Amino acid sequence: MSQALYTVSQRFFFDAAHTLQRDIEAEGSRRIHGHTYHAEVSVQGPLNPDSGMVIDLGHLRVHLAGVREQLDHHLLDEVPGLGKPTLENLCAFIARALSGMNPPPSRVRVWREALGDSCVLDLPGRSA
Ligand SMILES: Nc1nc2c(c(=O)[nH]1)N=C([C@H](O)[C@H](O)COP(=O)(O)OP(=O)(O)OP(=O)(O)O)CN2
Ligand SMILES: [Zn+2]
Repeated sequence: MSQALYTVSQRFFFDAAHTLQRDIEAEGSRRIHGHTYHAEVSVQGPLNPDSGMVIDLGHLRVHLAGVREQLDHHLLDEVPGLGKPTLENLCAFIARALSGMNPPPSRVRVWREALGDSCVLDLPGRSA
């Protein structure tokens, strides 16, 4: 019988500024402006029988605090390695920043509550 896989997740938020070159709603997007971003990182794996956990959420929180530090109150256009400050690139940036975790993230979601927009990055095969 296949092993049961669990998915645990933790959220954080950050406030950041950006500009974006777009071919629609272009005027406001190209001026420096800010958003509150929310992010959720999921980790999938079997239960460790000793701990009864996939990963201790306390460890995940420590990793997320490190990523938040790189984004919160920053101008996203200037964050090294982020690229264009879109929801997609934020998902990829967070996934890369956490790729050394054991187990690594299986899913990263970034959204802006106020605008109702979101992006999900699924990382297949990233379970323990
Ligand atoms: N595929 C994507 N499409 C769009 C993204 C994205 O990240 N991925 N991002 C945007 C804009 O950033 C987003 O719509 C917000 O627009 P923005 O000009 O930044 O702000 P608004 O004026 O629309 O919102 P307020 O916060 O109310 O000022 C678009 N598409
Ligand atoms: Zn914006």
